[in-house]
Amino acid sequence: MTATQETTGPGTPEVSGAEIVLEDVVKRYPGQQHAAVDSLSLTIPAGEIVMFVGPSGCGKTTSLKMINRLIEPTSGSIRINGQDVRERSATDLRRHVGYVIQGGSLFPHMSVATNIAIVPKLLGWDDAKVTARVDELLDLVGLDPAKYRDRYPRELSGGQQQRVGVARGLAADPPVILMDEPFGAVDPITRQRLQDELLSIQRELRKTIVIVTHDIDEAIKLGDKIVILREGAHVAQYDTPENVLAAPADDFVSDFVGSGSTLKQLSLTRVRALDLRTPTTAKVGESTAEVKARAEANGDRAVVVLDERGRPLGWPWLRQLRGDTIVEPTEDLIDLDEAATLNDALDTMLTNRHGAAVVTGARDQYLGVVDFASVTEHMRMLEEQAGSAEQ
Ligand SMILES: Nc1ncnc2c1ncn2[C@@H]1O[C@H](COP(=O)(O)OP(=O)(O)OP(=O)(O)O)[C@@H](O)[C@H]1O
Repeated sequence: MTATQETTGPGTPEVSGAEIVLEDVVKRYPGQQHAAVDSLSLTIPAGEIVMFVGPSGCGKTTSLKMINRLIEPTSGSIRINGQDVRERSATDLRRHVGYVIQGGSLFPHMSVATNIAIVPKLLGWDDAKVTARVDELLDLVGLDPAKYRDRYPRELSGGQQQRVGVARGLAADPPVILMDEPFGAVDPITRQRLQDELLSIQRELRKTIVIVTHDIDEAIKLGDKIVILREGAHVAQYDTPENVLAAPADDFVSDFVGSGSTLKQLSLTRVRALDLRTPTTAKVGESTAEVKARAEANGDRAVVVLDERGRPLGWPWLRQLRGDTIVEPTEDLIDLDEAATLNDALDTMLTNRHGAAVVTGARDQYLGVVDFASVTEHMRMLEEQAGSAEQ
């Protein structure tokens, strides 16, 4: 049985990604004394997220762009699913490799739908198929198609533009997605949400995703594996986030990973690993009196309101429930994806009146609530484990 089959249980989607193999890849820019990328060899497994991190100028972007031939290597080979990228036509590469960059880099004079449809149109898909695909992707990245497909980039927030950028990268359903600092241009809360959404999308799609970032916390959070590069794209360490934190290969890596590694441990645990509380829920349109009675019987002072598709809309206190039936809450709910880290969970809880956060799974389905008590309990367990490991 292969590793891929082992992880493919019922309910786990098949890997749709492709393996990428870089072998002795060199890039020397004209006039450069040292090569920007000096003999990089690396295997990126199918269906995994691999993060490229390292100091500025170490060759991350150059390495990434050689995979889709935006930059031609000086020597060496790059193979996707066994086939050398130099043997592929430009159209073939576009179909197999999606590309997402900071800010989404949308064309300002094109609508959201036209931006997303660029590659499918180049590939000659018919109009009906393109339209269906655009709507499917908007839904996947959490934007209501009816509301957003005809908007222009300037009518979107930074986070929404980035979501459209991700949708565009996924448009032709490529097995490989390359992302260069994809979440660098947005505020921290939006960045956390976009990261969570990417993890949620990846649970469904299982692509091979290579991401360049300068942010080690982002690398720890998103990566199945992290490549830490030093100047000339020399690999300092290539391992899982757990191993990089627990056993940095050398001083360069430990300096790069930085202090506060106990706190970083909180980035290794996902919210889904905790026991979630399940407070009373209510559906829009239900009788307010019945919902209140149910909540009081459960000892709850607030209820999570869900829409008809089971997505959370708000978390009002009972005293805020007025009128005969439950209506859609007006306040924006900041929820957490189950793939969010405990670090993110703490951030979200600190800004929440309930001192807890609503957790969602695939396609924003409501799962329950995480609170301080469960995070503290988990931290206590980590400390106990660390203590017993030292004895
Ligand atoms: N077009 C170019 N011509 C000449 N030198 C270049 C070119 N592009 C990049 N370089 C040099 O190659 C080296 C690697 O650059 P690259 O952009 O790949 O690094 P990086 O790790 O992505 O950096 P950053 O994190 O700052 O974006 C740097 O020394 C850079 O100055």
